[in-house]
Amino acid sequence: MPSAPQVVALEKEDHQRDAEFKKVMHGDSAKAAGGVAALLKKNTEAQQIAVDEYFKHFDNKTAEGETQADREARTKEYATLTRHYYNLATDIYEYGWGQCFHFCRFSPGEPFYQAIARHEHYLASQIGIKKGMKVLDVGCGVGGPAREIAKFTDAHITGLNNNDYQIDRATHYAVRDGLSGQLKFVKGDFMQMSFPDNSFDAVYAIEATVHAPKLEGVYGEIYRVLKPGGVFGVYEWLMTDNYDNDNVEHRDIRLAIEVGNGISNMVPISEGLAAMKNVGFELLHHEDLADRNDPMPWYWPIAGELGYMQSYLDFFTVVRMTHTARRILHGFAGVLETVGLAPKGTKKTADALARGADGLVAGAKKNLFTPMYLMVGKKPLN
Ligand SMILES: CC(C)=CCC[C@@H](C)[C@H]1CC[C@H]2C3=C(CC[C@]12C)[C@@]1(C)CC[C@H](O)C[C@@H]1CC3
Repeated sequence: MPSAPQVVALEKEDHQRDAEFKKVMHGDSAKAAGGVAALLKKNTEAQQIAVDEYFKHFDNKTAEGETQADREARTKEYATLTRHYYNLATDIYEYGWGQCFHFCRFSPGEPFYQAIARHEHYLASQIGIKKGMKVLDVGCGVGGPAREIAKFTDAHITGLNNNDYQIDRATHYAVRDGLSGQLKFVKGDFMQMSFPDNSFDAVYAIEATVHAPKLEGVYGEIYRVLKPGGVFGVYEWLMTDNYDNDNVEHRDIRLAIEVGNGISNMVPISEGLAAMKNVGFELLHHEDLADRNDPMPWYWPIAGELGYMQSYLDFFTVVRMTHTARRILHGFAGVLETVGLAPKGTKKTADALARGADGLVAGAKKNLFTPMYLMVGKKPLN
């Protein structure tokens, strides 16, 4: 792997600037019924800023020509990069995948959304979330997993998120589902949390901490805000030990995953494990859940392998992820942009997501990448 920066400077937070940007770009689209309805209500000029800010890190960059300086420029602006990625991608995610922004394992006979929920229940049970506990969800997206885990455990969950639009969307859904008493969503950078030391009984992160410029930074903050004796569980995106950074094909796959998924610096499993230990966690369990030899691979929906469908209703969810549907829909997005009905950059974002999806599938098939490296760590009592 390219050597990760030893010390990462934190980006200066400006919540007022971000709230104002959100207001201009997204207006009141957070209250729209679905991803497509929300997508068509953006402010074009603001969206162009988000497109420029995000893609300046990736346009004209190739795996062959990648330099340490490129990666450092990305990690230096980790928070802006991730915030704008989600300004652009959130509605497309909701349209194409739903409100739980993560992968999962699949079991025979299990419909898509049931498998997604089971993956969340599994993590909740691994870290022992119980009724009345105060729990932190790090990088909560639009709150899909927090809503499910709140219902499953009766715990109180705080979702932390760096993207104001996702917070509005999460709050909107919590109110809709009558869960406002159990859920709250807070704006902030997970590398510099505003919570006091020792304030949560348990913490979880589902495929979110990969956006950190350095895992030790975010895990260190999680350790600080967790009560002594409390447990942290994470599904981490990591490159496996088979990844060879001297191999251009491997680098190309890694870069496709990074550009398509708003990632500044993806690292290998060894670095994830070292980060957990270095910040002080007692590692209770770690395992690559993608390695369980399940009858259906985790990536089948984004590979468009419809033969793995377990319910006819899943067809309507998964068909839009096939290459043909993506081509048609992304082409249509281009037409809508040209006639001014969709904001500029919609097609470019959707195409980057599709490139990312192809990278994820290639990475998985070559056993170079996992989106579900489970690590469970305990903060010692003293
Ligand atoms: C970015 C991180 C850390 C996690 C998100 C995981 C997944 C929810 C996304 C990863 C790739 C995404 C794609 C889509 C939806 C959300 C993901 C599966 C689409 C299927 C949305 C519809 C577009 O037309 C194609 C996208 C491909 C990638």
